[in-house]
Amino acid sequence: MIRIRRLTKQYGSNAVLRGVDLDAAPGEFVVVLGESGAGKSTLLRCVNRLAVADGGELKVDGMDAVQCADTRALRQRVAMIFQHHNVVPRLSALKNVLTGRLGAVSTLASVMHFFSREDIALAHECLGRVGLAHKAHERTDSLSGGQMQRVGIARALAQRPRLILADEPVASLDPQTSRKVLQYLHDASRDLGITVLCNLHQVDYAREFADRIVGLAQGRVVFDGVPQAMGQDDIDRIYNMPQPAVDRKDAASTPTALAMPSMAGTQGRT
Ligand SMILES: Nc1ncnc2c1ncn2[C@@H]1O[C@H](COP(=O)(O)OP(=O)(O)OP(=O)(O)O)[C@@H](O)[C@H]1O
Repeated sequence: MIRIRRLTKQYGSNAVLRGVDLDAAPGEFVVVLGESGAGKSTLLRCVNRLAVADGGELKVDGMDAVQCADTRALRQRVAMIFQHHNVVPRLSALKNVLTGRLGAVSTLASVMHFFSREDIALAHECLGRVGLAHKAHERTDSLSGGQMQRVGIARALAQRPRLILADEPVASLDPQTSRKVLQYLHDASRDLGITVLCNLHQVDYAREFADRIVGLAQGRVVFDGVPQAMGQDDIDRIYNMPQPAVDRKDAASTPTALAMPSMAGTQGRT
C-alpha cells in the first residue's frame, strides 16, 4: 500500500528527512513515533504532496507521490485527520462529514453542495462508525473536542480513502478521550481495510494501538517493528536520550510512563 525508500526532504540547509524507508500493508495501523522536530509531519505531508520530497521513492497505492502527474487523483486516495480537526463549526456534523465527498463529486455539485442520497447515507454510516449517529444534525460547535475529532475521522472515512494520514490527532485531548478517539480510528481502519499512518508523541498510545511502530529521530528511522519488540533502548534512541552507563536490568524494569513522563498519556508539546 505504501512503499517508501531513501526519502529525503530538505528545507534550506535543514535536512529534515535523511533517507527514510517505510512500508505499510493494506489495513495496517502504523504509528510514527518521535520527538518534536523529528520530521513526522514532513513525512506525512510528503505522502499527499503537501510537501514535495527532494529524492527517493514514495509509492501510494501504486501511484508515484514524488514525481506525481495527478495530485488530485493521489489526494482522492489519501484522507487526512488534523490535530485541530479542522471542522466547520457552524455546520452540522453531517454536513461536515459530507465535505469529505467533495473531491469525488462534480465541480458544480461541489460548489452548490449537492450530495446524492448515497453520499448522505454514507455520511450517516461514517458518523455511526464513530458513535455519533445521534449527533448528525447538531451544529459541530456544540460538540466536545473529542466528538469534533470523531467528526474529523468520519469525514476522512466518507472520502472512501485507501490511506488515512493522522497528524497528532489526539495532541489536544485528555487521556481518556484520546484513547476513545484512537480506538474509533483503529476499529474503522481495521473494519474497512484502510491503511493508517498516525503520528504520535505518546509511547503508551503507540504501544496500545499500533500494529507496527516506526520510530523517527532526526529524519531517520531508528526503530521499525511490532509494539512488543520495542524496548527501552529503542525508546531512548527515538527520543535521543543518552544511553545510561548503568545496569540495563534496572532500565528494562523502569515503566515507560515513569521513564518518559512528558510523553506518556499527556497532551500538548513541550
Ligand atoms: N514548511 C517548512 N519550512 C521550513 N522548515 C520546515 C517546514 N516544515 C517543517 N520544517 C522544519 O522541519 C523540521 C521537522 O518538522 P516536522 O514538523 O516535520 O517535525 P515533527 O516531528 O512533526 O514535529 P512536531 O511533533 O513538533 O510537529 C523542523 O526543524 C521544522 O522547523
